[in-house]
Amino acid sequence: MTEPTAVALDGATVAFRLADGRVYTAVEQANLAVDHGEFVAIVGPTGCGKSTLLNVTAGLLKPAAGTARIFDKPLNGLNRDAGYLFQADALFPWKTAIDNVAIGLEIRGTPRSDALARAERWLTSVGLGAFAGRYPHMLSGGQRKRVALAQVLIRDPKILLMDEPFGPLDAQTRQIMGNLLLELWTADRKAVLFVTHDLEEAIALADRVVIMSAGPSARIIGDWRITLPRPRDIAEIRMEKDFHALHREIWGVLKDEVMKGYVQSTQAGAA
Ligand SMILES: Nc1ncnc2c1ncn2[C@@H]1O[C@H](COP(=O)(O)OP(=O)(O)OP(=O)(O)O)[C@@H](O)[C@H]1O
Repeated sequence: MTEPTAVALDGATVAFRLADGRVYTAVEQANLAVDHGEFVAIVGPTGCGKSTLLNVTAGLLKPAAGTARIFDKPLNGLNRDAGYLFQADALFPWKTAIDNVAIGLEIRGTPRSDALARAERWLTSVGLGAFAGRYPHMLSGGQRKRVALAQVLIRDPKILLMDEPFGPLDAQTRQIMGNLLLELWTADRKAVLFVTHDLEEAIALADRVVIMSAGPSARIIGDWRITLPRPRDIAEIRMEKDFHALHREIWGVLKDEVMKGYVQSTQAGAA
């Protein structure tokens, strides 16, 4: 039996009512499917609606038109199958690394001793076994990201929604985090929807790269299958000829939208 599609957006249109009463259509008629175990990256110009699409998938926003289905069921309210990793840290500053990871289970009612034992294993998986007792302010940006990743993965979501998760990190740490993510994903394939403005990162990580046009009324204007072999090292794969060919082809479509998005984001009256 084939697995149902993890995420299916069908004609999803998302509009916001602005303070002055106008309606701003951010995303129009988006069709997007993510299969079970598939890694899909969304790339698009600034402000085009990437986070908006992710928020629809998370159940945080309801489309004005169209549908969102998760494993073949209409999404009503929060998407309980999904774990969400944002650009900003979502760690509790007053909790240690291990407590920050364990909390994901404790709020579901897992006894504290079990939650702590599993949190310890997850901290080890993300390379932070020796840092369990540190508070977030005692960790580097990259280490905090690792804790945040463990905090999400310990709940074993079937879908991972990632919104520029490595955005604030330096280039080397981003690559290390990308490889860690691929390693964890390979061990237990979840459906991943990964938002980034970085086309290279998208190609290096994903099975498919989806391109959005500039807003308003942003649309999905391209969908590329990335057939680069796995396992991948995301620093080394960027040196491959096939990587460059894909990059050139996708960038050919993306670059005009990036310029339009930039102009749009600087105009008065834009949302
Ligand atoms: N709650 C809201 N009310 C009004 N407009 C909004 C709201 N949320 C988002 N928008 C607008 O919708 C558009 C899409 O925003 P979104 O955050 O999804 O873009 P993005 O592609 O993720 O941007 P970035 O790459 O800069 O993070 C933007 O023009 C934004 O200003």
